[in-house]
Amino acid sequence: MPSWKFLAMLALVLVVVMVWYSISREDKYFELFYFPISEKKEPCFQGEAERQASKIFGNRSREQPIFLQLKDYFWVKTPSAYELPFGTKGSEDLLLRVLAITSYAIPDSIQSLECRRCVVVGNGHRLRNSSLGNVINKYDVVIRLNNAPVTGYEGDVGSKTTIRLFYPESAHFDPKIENNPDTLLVLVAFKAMDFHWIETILSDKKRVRKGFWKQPPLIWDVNPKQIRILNPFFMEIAADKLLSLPIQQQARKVKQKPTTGLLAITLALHLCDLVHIAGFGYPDPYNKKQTIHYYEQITLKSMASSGHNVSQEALAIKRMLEMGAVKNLTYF
Ligand SMILES: CC(=O)N[C@H]1[C@H]([C@H](O)[C@H](O)CO)O[C@](OP(=O)(O)OC[C@H]2O[C@@H](n3ccc(N)nc3=O)[C@H](O)[C@@H]2O)(C(=O)O)C[C@@H]1O
Ligand SMILES: CC(=O)N[C@@H]1[C@@H](O)[C@H](O[C@@H]2O[C@H](CO)[C@H](O)[C@H](O)[C@H]2O)[C@@H](CO)O[C@H]1O
Repeated sequence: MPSWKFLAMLALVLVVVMVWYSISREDKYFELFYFPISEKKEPCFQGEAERQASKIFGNRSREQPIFLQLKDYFWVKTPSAYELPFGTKGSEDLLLRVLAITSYAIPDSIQSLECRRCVVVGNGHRLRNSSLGNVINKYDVVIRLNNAPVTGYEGDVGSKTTIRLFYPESAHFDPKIENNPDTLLVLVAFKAMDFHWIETILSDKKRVRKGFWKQPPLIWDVNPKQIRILNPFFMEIAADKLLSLPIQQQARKVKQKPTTGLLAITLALHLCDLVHIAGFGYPDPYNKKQTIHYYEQITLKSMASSGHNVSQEALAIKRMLEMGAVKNLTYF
């Protein structure tokens, strides 16, 4: 047999094997970062998320309250190593005034659950036309972010909101729209002014307009019982353990910080027993026209001065998906 024929056969076999291998690899890759929705409820194991969280964040987080409590700033002055957004150093007096008029309790509806199934809904464009609404509504705890809407998008993102993380500049002007009557509105404080803002709103004191990068609401019709203050410890560990950001040097001028979504995943791993995510993932940086949200037409350019490293965050999320700490309802 002429050797060229043999070589051609060999090459063909090789190509077939290579194509098959790459397809099967891709499948595996896809399976890992995309989690097809099943009709059955995912089995929930008590303490599972906490076990996973301790592998990533260490055991120090076990003693930390999810929300800040008055007793830790009134009777004792809990010391903090860092300033906002990673700690409360220097903002204690303002914080004390806010804690005196808000609550820190985890609601009975969450507390009484045998196993807490949570989903963190990111604001990403991947939710558009996902038809995940019914799936999202079935979780015990649905965590949403900033001013992301549900009205008009129920089919893709659901309508249940158990917890919403926000800061003054990201607060929806009407907190009654896009939330449920019992939604917990959880303030993520980045600067002392954020505490001052919520205090003036809740106590109807004179509003301060300066000190924000975008005008926050001046009138905000909300029940103080729904407000919680997120423990900045979660921002610290998200920055340190997920992104390896230098927290100490950052004090005063914060350059790099986790996105609110990454913070919410960190929180969920401490609050829940099972954590799923949806709507996470930014376009590639060269994809300048791709819109980033499921609800508005803006691109990555809008985030230029945000102080987020989205490629580093993608690696952190991939790591959590690979180790099985979280599962993804959309692709990644
Ligand atoms: C201009 C600007 O500052 N944009 C920031 C906006 C803005 O302040 C609010 O939307 C309020 O209008 O907020 C941010 O984020 P944003 O509100 O866009 O999105 C919430 C979280 O969803 C995840 N996300 C979003 C889009 C996308 N394509 N992929 C994603 O994974 C991210 O984890 C993100 O945190 C924020 O708070 O983190 C981060 C953005 O940088
Ligand atoms: C020093 C200062 O105010 N910087 C502002 C950033 O905090 C802000 O980023 C935004 O800050 C928020 C906290 O206030 C969140 O971290 C959000 O994810 C992030 O995008 C950008 C937005 O375009 O504007 C700068 O002037």
